[in-house]
Amino acid sequence: MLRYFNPIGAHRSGDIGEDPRGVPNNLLPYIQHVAVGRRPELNVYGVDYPTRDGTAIRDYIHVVDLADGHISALEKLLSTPDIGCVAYNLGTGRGATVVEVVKAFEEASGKKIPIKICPRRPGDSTEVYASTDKARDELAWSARFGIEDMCRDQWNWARKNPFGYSGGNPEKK
Ligand SMILES: O=c1ccn([C@@H]2O[C@H](COP(=O)(O)OP(=O)(O)O[C@H]3O[C@H](CO)[C@@H](O)[C@H](O)[C@H]3O)[C@@H](O)[C@H]2O)c(=O)[nH]1
Repeated sequence: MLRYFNPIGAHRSGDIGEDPRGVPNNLLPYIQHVAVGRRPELNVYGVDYPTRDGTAIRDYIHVVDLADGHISALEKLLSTPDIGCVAYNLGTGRGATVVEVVKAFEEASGKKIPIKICPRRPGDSTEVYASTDKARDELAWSARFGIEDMCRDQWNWARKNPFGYSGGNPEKK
């Protein structure tokens, strides 16, 4: 069983990435839409969390690291008879705040991401990050990429495909 933390980023080529339908729910797809001009600003849900800058913390992991984690898990599965069901965390073990992610994306893209401060989103946790020891020790897998790499690759995908796989603007009638 693989527990995903917050997968973001895109393939290095910029040809494979996330393309949610409608209004994105997740942070990075939303930032991406703002960066390419599809939405005017990012709603930041909560600036009163007990964290270093008041915004919530998540463990963002590069989607390519996540894919590599699957390969390591399959190797483990195939080489371990009767392994049964074992849970592994696929995360980096490091958390970033919403503000830190916005800044990293602005650096990577050279675009300003206007923000609007909003109340907390119901159900959101203050801080979520992985314990990574078990995956490192038993799968010989650890995440390699940092938040800068994730934002660089996500921006490369976004600037090459501002309207995702459709090519055109799906919101334009
Ligand atoms: O437009 C946005 C979107 C997100 N956030 C914040 O950014 C952080 C990350 O949000 P998101 O990308 O939605 O990830 P999670 O909050 O970790 O939510 C994931 O994990 C939840 C369970 O923990 C699931 O319920 C969700 O479906 C899944 O997306 C959170 O603090 C959000 O409040 C914003 O400020 N603005």
